[in-house]
Amino acid sequence: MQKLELKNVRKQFGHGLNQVTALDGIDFEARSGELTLILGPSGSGKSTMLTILGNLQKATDGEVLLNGQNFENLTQKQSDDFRLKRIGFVLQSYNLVPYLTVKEQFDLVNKVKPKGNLDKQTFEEYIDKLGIRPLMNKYPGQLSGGQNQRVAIARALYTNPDFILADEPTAALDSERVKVVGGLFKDIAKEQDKAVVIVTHDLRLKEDADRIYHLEDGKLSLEKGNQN
Ligand SMILES: Nc1ncnc2c1ncn2[C@@H]1O[C@H](COP(=O)(O)OP(=O)(O)OP(=O)(O)O)[C@@H](O)[C@H]1O
Repeated sequence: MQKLELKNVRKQFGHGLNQVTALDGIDFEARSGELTLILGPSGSGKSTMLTILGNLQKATDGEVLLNGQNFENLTQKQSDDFRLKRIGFVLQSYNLVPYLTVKEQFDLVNKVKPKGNLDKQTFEEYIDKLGIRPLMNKYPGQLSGGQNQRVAIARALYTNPDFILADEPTAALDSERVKVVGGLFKDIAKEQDKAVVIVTHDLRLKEDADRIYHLEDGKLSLEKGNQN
């Protein structure tokens, strides 16, 4: 059982009159085997929460724990390894390398992380589910927003991470694709025992979620499932 926790996490940006409290005392647990949805309006702190959870930025106060171990106690190498090997990020900006084809995006992952990536059969299965096989020789600049989004999802899954953290992964997708992508995330949580956390405005994903939270004004409330 893999667990990523936020304990009483606060995040503030700026100072004085310009100070913004993006997260205001968040308690949260991402657990293997579950798909968790965090819904909230624009500016409610969703991306901030996800990036703190994935160790991309630090909290102002509070603790982030990986299987009970505080991030603060990780060495730089452990911290980098955690991000590379244990986390799959789907970021809003897709973060694909513009001068590499879709196929080369995966080749690059293999260079940076040669071991532990998806086996060929599972990779092929995801490629087909996400409908990106015909795009393999194209560059990100030649793809639509939805196509880039599906490639970014495949790339995040490719490293076979324990935690999949996705920021608005369906924003550019039509309803049919949302069903497929929601179903894929759900299957990955259930069948492969991964912890999937999705922050989104997209209510179409609700049916796939084990737990649903709302984030508003930096505070989290539970709509469905168990807090602990
Ligand atoms: N680097 C930053 N510097 C200053 N303020 C920031 C920074 N990042 C986020 N904020 C502020 O923190 C608050 C929460 O932002 P965040 O991006 O986490 O919200 P969000 O719910 O993800 O919004 P969206 O759905 O529009 O992406 C906002 O008021 C935002 O302006």
